Amino acid sequence: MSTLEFKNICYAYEKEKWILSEVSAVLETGKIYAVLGPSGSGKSTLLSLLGGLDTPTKGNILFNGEDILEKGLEYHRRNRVSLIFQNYNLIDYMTPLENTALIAKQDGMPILKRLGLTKEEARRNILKLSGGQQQRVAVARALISAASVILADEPTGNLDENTASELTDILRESAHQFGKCVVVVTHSQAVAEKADVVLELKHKKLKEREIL
Ligand SMILES: Nc1ncnc2c1ncn2[C@@H]1O[C@H](COP(=O)(O)OP(=O)(O)OP(=O)(O)O)[C@@H](O)[C@H]1O
Repeated sequence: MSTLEFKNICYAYEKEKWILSEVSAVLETGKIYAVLGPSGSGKSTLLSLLGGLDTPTKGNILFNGEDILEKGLEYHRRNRVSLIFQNYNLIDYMTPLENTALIAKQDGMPILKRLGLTKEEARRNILKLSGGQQQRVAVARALISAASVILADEPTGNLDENTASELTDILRESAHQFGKCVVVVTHSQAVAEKADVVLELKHKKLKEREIL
């Protein structure tokens, strides 16, 4: 089991204007976490810190007990985390299959198919796919990567209810069957209900919500 831990993180984009204050948690592989909270509460900010896109103003982020700064943020980003962000970070002059091929040698078609793309869509240029289809390619890319942590920012945001529910089931499966640590920032109660742990960001603090 691997862990991604953050300890007493504080973060401000501008001097002394704190977005996060003394935020801590331990995230484990094999589990799916939902991070909820009002708009502007700092959820995406927290995700970018966990993904090594930025460093906390104060506090530490540890992977298996070692500060991620020890091996460096680039190492962290390349080897341990896979990001599904709102702009999808896809290479838009390539096809879905070419995008998954950049991440792993294995054939991307089974996972793209599982996520509802046809063979024809998998061979179409990214820009000729709908927003929801692009989102599913971004998820396929994360699932195919060897990284043990998947960080997803509103992965169901562009999807209808059924597709959103299927995608959440796939993320859950990635945690429970494939041992990933999945962290999903969401406004969706339906996604939160499928998470093992629900964390709520409010007033710069993170609290674990009890699951009934
Ligand atoms: N690059 C930036 N520079 C300055 N302030 C920023 C920057 N990025 C975000 N912020 C501010 O930081 C706060 C937290 O933003 P963040 O995107 O983390 O919130 P969020 O909880 O993910 O919001 P949402 O649910 O609306 O996506 C907001 O007040 C936002 O305006």
